[in-house]
Amino acid sequence: MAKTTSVDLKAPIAEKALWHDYYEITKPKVVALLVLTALVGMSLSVPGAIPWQLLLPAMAGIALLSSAAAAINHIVDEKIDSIMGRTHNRPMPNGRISQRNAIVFATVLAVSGFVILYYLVNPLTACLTAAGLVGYGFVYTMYLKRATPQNITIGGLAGAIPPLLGWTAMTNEIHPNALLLVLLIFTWTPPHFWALAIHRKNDYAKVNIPMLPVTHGVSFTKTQILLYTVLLFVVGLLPYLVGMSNWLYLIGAIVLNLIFFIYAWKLKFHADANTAMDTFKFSIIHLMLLFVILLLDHYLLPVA
Ligand code: HEM
Ligand SMILES: CC(C)=CCC/C(C)=C/CC/C(C)=C/COP(=O)(O)OP(=O)(O)O
Repeated sequence: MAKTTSVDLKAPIAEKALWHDYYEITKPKVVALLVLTALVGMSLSVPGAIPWQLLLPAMAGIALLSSAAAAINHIVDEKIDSIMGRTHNRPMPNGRISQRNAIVFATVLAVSGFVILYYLVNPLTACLTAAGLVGYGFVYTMYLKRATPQNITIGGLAGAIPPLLGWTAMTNEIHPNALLLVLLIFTWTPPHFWALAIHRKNDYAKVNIPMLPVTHGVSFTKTQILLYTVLLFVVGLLPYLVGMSNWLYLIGAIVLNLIFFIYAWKLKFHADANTAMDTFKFSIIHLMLLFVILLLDHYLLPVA
């Protein structure tokens, strides 16, 4: 008798794709947060108001290339997405968007984003953003994700780069303060993702993706999450210590990073069934608030 799996039971529906399906493969909420971090990079790079002639094309170009990268991730991962519980209903595994249409869609987004940045912003920002797309869409998704449990530690660089993109969009130079903002997101990414990976460990094991909880166990991953929140606490002090931000940011960073640490502590030592997902959800609110506070601090309390 033929072996039946849950995947066989979920045959592709092959309905006509709606605009919402195309929207979904751009990972809109992730892109929204990425663009917010880019906006903060733009704001902190110049003392006064951001010139809208640069602001609008920079935001549009970064959003388009990030969306293209997300669509490439959906194209490359169609097979494993069809097997994992969290992702099996996505538009590609479900047959609502074909590989060909998704490739055309991603190409249109990527080319238009690159052209906007190249001609209306500057070539440096266009090339760095394209590097972000290659880093996430190809290096992380095609190679790192399948190759090493440190996949997201290294691949996280692509997702961390938007504040630098915002900064270079305004100034056309790579400033150390912009790299500090990149470091902030780079350090935040492992606890963000590993909390979800703990919750979805069986999904990743099923498709042979070597995520840390699968290869090194849940207990080890929880220790790593806790240690990264300590590292994040220290990195979070740097914008104040180098004189980039003021006391409002300092207080916000200390409070948010302390709460993140408490979530990680609970996850390590007193977890219940919801703690991993609660930590993951908090990580998103944490990063959003941290960057909003950076913005408020910059405009309300300009550093002398
Ligand atoms: C390599 C680095 C990263 C990995 C592996 C990662 C992984 C993930 C995963 C697996 C999800 C769940 C998606 C879903 O439920 O379909 C997620 C959600 C999310 N991530 Fe990340 N992430 C990374 C970096 C980032 C960065 C840099 C940001 C923003 C600055 C970000 C923002 C978000 C947001 C906003 C969500 C919620 C999306 C939603 O609810 O639709 N992530 N992340
Ligand atoms: C600046 C630029 C152009 C960069 C692109 C950055 C970008 C879109 C980062 C997204 C990071 C992310 C959600 C990774 C999850 O991928 P996954 O495959 O591990 O998760 P999944 O299983 O939910 O698809």
